[in-house]
Parts: sequence; C-alpha cells; structure tokens
Amino acid sequence: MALAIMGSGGDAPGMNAAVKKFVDYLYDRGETPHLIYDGLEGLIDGKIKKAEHKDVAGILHRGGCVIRSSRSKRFYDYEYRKQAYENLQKNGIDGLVVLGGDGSFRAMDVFSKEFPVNFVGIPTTIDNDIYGTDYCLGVDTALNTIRDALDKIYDTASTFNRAFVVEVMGRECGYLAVISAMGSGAEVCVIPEVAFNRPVAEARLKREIANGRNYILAIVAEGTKKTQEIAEWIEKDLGFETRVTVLGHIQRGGAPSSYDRLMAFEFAVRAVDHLLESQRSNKVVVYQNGHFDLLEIDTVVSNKYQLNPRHLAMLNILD
Ligand SMILES: Nc1ncnc2c1ncn2[C@@H]1O[C@H](COP(=O)(O)OP(=O)(O)O)[C@@H](O)[C@H]1O
Ligand SMILES: O=P(O)(O)OC[C@H]1O[C@](O)(COP(=O)(O)O)[C@@H](O)[C@@H]1O
Repeated sequence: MALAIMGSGGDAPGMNAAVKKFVDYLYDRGETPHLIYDGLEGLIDGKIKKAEHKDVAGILHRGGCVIRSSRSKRFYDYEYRKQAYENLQKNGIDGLVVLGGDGSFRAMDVFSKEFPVNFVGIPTTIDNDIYGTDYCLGVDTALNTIRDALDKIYDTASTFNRAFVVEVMGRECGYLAVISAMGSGAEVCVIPEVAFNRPVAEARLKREIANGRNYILAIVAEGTKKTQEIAEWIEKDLGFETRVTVLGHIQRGGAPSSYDRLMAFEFAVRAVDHLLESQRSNKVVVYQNGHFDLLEIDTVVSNKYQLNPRHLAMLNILD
C-alpha cells in the first residue's frame, strides 16, 4: 500500500521523529511511504513525493518538522478540498496520516465526510488540548522548555525582591500553565478555564508578604489575555516591582524530549498498523490512562478537552 504523512497546524517537537518512524516502519513492512510537504497547503498544491531514506536521515533529534506545516485558508473551501482529494488519487495514496491539532482534525472530519479518505490522526500540539487523549505529541518538550525558563526567572526574581509574570502558550487551554505552575512553585496561575479569584489570591499573598515573602511568580496562559492586567495588579496592589516575560514561540521549538521521541514512535507505528488494515478509517490514535486506543474523529472533534479535575484542584493550593 502507499501511505502518506503530513503535518498540519501548529508544529510541535517530535513531529520529525514520527515522520522518520512512519517512513522506516513502512519500508520494513514492504510498503511505500510518501511525504506531503507544507501541510494542507501542500496537499492542495500536490506537493507529494515518494519518501526515500535520505529524506528522513538525521531528523529524529530535531525540533520543527522537515516536511513543514501550514494553516490554510483555502482548505475551508470545498473546491480546494476536492483538489486535495484529487492529488491523493493522482499519487495513488491509499491512506493518510495527519500530525495535527484540534483544528486539523476538524479539517479531516470535514474532508473524510466529503471524500472516501482512509485517514488516521496523530494528536500533535504543545497545547495538549485534544479530546480523548491525555497526551499530545510535543507537550513534554514544551513543558521542559517552560520549566527551564521558569527556573532561571526564579533565580533573578528572588534575588531582586521582584515579581515576574510569565505568559505561556495555550490558545484555549491552560494545560501548559497549570502543569508549569505546579512544577515551578508559582504563587499565581491564571488560565482560560477558571475565573481568576483575585480577592482570595490577594488576601493570601498579603499574608505571605507580611510573613516575609520577597518575590512572586505568576504564570498566565496566553488565551486569558490577562498578562498585563495581572502585572498591574501585582505592582499596584501588592507593591512589587514587576516584570513581564512572554515565552512565545521558543515553547514550540527545540530537540524533542526522550518521552516525545518514544511517543512519536508509538503513535506512528499504531497509525500505520491501523491504516494497513483499513479501507476507510477516520480515526485518531489516542493515549488514555496508560493505554493506546483509536477514537472516531467525529468523537474527537465534537467534544471539548477538559483539564484533569485533580490538576484544577491544585490551583487552589498554590503557595
Ligand atoms: N472546519 C474546517 N474546515 C476546513 N478546514 C479546517 C477547519 N478547521 C480547521 N481547518 C484547517 O486546519 C488548519 C489547521 O487548524 P489550526 O487550528 O490552525 O491548527 P491545529 O491543527 O494545530 O489546531 C487550518 O488552518 C485550516 O486550514
Ligand atoms: O504560531 P501561531 O500561528 O501564532 O499560533 C500560536 C498558537 O499555536 C500554538 O502554539 C499551538 O496551537 P495548535 O497546535 O493548536 O495550533 C498555541 O499555543 C498558540 O496560541
């Protein structure tokens, strides 16, 4: 069979490891891997080629995605989706693996309802916000990048009697913020899912300041758009000289962690195994409670990812 792989939407560390395993594993199984370059844009433009070993040599440890990715305005238009399907047909592609986030899976849901595409998704986003999976490819590396930055910020904050407000990524989801706040001992964490209880946080911090606290670390998820507001509050009402750091796209890059590489392999092998057995799959490989599974894409896109209540409860006992 001829299977193809592509990246779509926000890139995440571990994509290259997944692409490499996809190619190597298919050759081991005597099948033919193809690469689609430039994500959905490339699919529309027919940028599809048979993979050779040299295309994936030396990429495993690299961040980003050598076959690149894109966000595509054209894919919202039926005519371009039709063109994309015709390109798959022209190249004799029997199955498609998409490394993508929730947006890409919505795209694949629409696409696979319109055209008979044999498709498997691998959840790939540092936001870790895809329904049905506890883990998305890339989030472990992003958390390590944030941890490293916060450890460094802590050093300077505690030396200078200052407060730092650090904005982490997460368009609609506070996963990166919550896990990073717990791991760095932050005093404040503001996420899109929960209204920030400022009076309670203020009373607690004032008690701690009276008791000798000489720095504050606040983590704010970008999706809240409250970074400046929190900084002004700390400066004016809590009396700390305050600096803001927006970590931005450094969270998306870097060599994938060992865990992300391992999971890239696990996801890729399962995606290939499933496609080789299917005529018309439209599923996503997920990792739930320590087990891999395949979920219908319909289920994945029609439900919203919820943060683990255990992690949310931790927000009430930050100190
Ligand atoms: N409802 C939809 N119909 C068609 N294409 C869509 C739809 N939703 C998303 N897409 C496509 O998927 C791409 C990736 O989605 P996006 O949300 O940007 O990234 P991610 O997959 O990382 O969440 C979009 O740029 C668009 O081309
Ligand atoms: O790089 P862009 O296009 O500005 O996108 C930024 C967004 O992409 C992300 O890094 C990852 O989100 P997705 O993987 O869902 O695309 C978000 O955290 C962030 O809001």
